[in-house]
Amino acid sequence: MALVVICGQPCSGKSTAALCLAEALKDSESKLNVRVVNDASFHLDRNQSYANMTAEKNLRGVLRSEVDRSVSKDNIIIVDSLNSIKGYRYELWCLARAAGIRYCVLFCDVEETQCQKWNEQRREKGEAAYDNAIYDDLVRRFETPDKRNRWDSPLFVLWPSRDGIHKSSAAIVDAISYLTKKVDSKSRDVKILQPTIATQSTRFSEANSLYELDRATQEVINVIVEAQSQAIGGPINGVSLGQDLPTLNISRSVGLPELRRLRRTFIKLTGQTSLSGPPPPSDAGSAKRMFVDYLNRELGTA
Ligand SMILES: Nc1ncnc2c1ncn2[C@@H]1O[C@H](COP(=O)(O)OP(=O)(O)OP(=O)(O)O)[C@@H](O)[C@H]1O
Repeated sequence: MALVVICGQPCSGKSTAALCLAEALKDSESKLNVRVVNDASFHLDRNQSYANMTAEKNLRGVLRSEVDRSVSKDNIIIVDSLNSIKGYRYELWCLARAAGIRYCVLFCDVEETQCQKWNEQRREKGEAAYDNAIYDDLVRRFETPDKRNRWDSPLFVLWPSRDGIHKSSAAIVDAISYLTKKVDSKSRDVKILQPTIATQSTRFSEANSLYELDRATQEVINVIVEAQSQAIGGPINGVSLGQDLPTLNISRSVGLPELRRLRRTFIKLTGQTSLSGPPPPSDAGSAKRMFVDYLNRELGTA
């Protein structure tokens, strides 16, 4: 039915918010089946889980697999973890899309100094707190959600230090309204994600590839638009996208709608070929190379 991604700085009230939302959803008239998936579900120690990149990747992998197994049209899964990397939130969004369910992000927006105080208080109470070095590193690497990104939208923002966290907090009320709203063909404000060929493909389940593909192809489109504006409608030849990448050679002026259409087709094709052919591009460089080759074939002079 839905996937809710909680995100925020370390010790910003995420678990409190997740619990509050889960209880409010269970209390709602719809008698919903709600489950919180968090680091504690796997009995993982927070300092060990974020001690180095390998441990952190493992934690994300374990959570992602659990979300993948759990999401369905009948339940609401709340992922309570830092979820601080936008590429990771994109992966979770892809899981929701593959399942054809609703998705939203609940962000605990707390100033770093306050989170630090709460972390200190935890330590003083003898509770498990983040070590200072790990805490600082996590704060530095936090990527604030941006509602303009599909994977950060809709975005509900809580301010735990200013307002506390209650069932009546505006963000909790708005999230519940979004998650429980009955949808019909006229509903425009609630988005049920639709699976695409790419998200159905098993080889594409490594959603990081999709993220790279999405971003890299968009960057290529941006370069073309910029180059075309400088060429004032003329052909663009030999436009470079960076070292070791083929150059763009486009024989005519191409509008944004056509470029978008080609990009969509390319992403679909890459998803389809990945079922039987070579794996999809797993890094930005190879994604760009494949897309430029495709565009030069479709729009070039050759
Ligand atoms: N609004 C608040 N007022 C006072 N203290 C709060 C508030 N929100 C959270 N805290 C305190 O902050 C600490 C962290 O809360 P919580 O476990 O919900 O955060 P978290 O973001 O899930 O932490 P972690 O990053 O470790 O998962 C708790 O000790 C809690 O008492």
